[in-house]
Amino acid sequence: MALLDFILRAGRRPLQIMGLLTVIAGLANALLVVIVNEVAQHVAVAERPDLTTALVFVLAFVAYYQANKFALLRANHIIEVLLNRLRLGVMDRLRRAELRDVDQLRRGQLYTLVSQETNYLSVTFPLLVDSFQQAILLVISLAYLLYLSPAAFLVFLICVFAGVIAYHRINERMGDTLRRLHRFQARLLDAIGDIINGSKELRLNSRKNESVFQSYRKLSRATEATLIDSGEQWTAMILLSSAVIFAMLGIVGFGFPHFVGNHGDIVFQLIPVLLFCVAPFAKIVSQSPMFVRAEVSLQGVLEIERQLGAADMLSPSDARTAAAAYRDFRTLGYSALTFTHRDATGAGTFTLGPLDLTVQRGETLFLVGGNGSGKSTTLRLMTGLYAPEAGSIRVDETPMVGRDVAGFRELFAAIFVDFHLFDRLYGLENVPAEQVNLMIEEMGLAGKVRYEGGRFSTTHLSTGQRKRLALIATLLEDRPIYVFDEWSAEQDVHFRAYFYNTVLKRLKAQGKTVIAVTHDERYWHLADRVVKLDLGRVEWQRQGSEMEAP
Ligand SMILES: Nc1ncnc2c1ncn2[C@@H]1O[C@H](COP(=O)(O)OP(=O)(O)OP(=O)(O)O)[C@@H](O)[C@H]1O
Repeated sequence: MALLDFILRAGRRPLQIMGLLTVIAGLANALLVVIVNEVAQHVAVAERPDLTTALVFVLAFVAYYQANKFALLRANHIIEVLLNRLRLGVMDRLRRAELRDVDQLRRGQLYTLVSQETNYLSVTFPLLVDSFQQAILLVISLAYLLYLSPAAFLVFLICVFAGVIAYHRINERMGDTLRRLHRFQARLLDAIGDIINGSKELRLNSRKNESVFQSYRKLSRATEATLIDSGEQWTAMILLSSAVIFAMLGIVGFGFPHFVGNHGDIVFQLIPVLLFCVAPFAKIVSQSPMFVRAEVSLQGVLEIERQLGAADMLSPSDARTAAAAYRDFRTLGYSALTFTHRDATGAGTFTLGPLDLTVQRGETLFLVGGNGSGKSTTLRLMTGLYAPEAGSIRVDETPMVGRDVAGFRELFAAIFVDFHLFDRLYGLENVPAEQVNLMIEEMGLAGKVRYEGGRFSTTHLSTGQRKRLALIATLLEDRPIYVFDEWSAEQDVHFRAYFYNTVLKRLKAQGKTVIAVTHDERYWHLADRVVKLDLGRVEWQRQGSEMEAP
């Protein structure tokens, strides 16, 4: 059971303390029940309860209250620590996992499980502790029942056994319903993302707008229907526990006086004890759907953890240390690299390679080719972001395998086509603001954005301007190799020229290696080498000097 395994992660000692407190609370609770029962019997025959009993009652209550309070507070603490560890663990794996695994994750699913469902687990755990306490009460009440009447005990067991079989069936259906609910909720979040991210397109096209909303409505209805199903299953569980309870009381109350010897006299004693057995039983049953949901949620989060793999990933600090060994590289060798993009069924949709390339330190290499020729995929392979299916990457003579790749990636600073602009210079916190603001000015962004308080005042800029900000962040990274994927595509003539004539030349002068995907033919002569790709293979390679300058 995932929930149990998860809770065991808290470690033996905290769980032992919490378990002990829960047992004390359960015992004190049972004692309270016994005292009340005794007092009721005395009162029934016109005897007044004595002071000692009242004192024991108060002491039992204090013990119950304190133990229960500390057990629940500890439970709360334990679950929050565990959940925080789980959330951090998932995000840690996410940041370290292979890009391909991350690409395959559904965002909606990730958001639902990591934020919504972990909250759910946090609410459920104290209830689990309460149910454990109720189970102790139930065991003690049952022992008392067995002492009073083995026949009534047997009736209880038979009724509960029948109830458990029916409960199990409802429980299985509920598990399926909740798994379905997760899927719908994840798709619903994806659909919300579509409506938010596609707001421009939807406002320009009412037919598309209607159709997207229609599909959202369908999902929302399916979610509603699934929630109703789960509510119905919950109701069935609660009704089932009522049916079991009343069947039991009916048999003991009406049947025993007629058919079971001597029981006529003690039925008045049995009924309250049965009711005491029934109360924790009913509570456990009514809370159990929440445990099913918590179990399903947890299984979902653990599945994401599993999908992200990451068993053999290097920590970022180890990666930085590993990178030091390659910083003085002379050549990067890529030989016979292949990589295949696959669809959801695993069928290959595009194969790149075999790709053979050698890049010299300080070289400026332009990758060119038509749309879909595999330039961006090549960059991801060359930077170690995609693991090649065959072939090898070497830094000088050292092959990059397994954990070496994390260190290898540290050689690169990149701006990909689908780059993300962080509003802070993460990892560059010590760079003086004046230096950043000077670069902002040089990029023609003064008056639009400022770097202050460790962050850019805004990132709501045009795509070209955002790329210029990304360029600042990338240049500040000061890595030996710079990778640009169509950086200049959204720049005007001035910044296009600035990129090729100033930025790339400056990088060259600093001895940096540059690998840039470009469609700007008029600047190809500035490269040391131009590599043309077609259908995932190198079509030709030429010296930049062979290219015609405009
Ligand atoms: N994440 C992905 N999953 C599946 N297929 C992909 C993925 N990324 C790219 N492809 C496919 O791989 C092929 C090469 O894409 P890639 O982006 O490498 O080409 P490109 O030369 O950079 O194209 P462009 O100039 O249009 O950016 C395309 O057919 C594309 O559909």
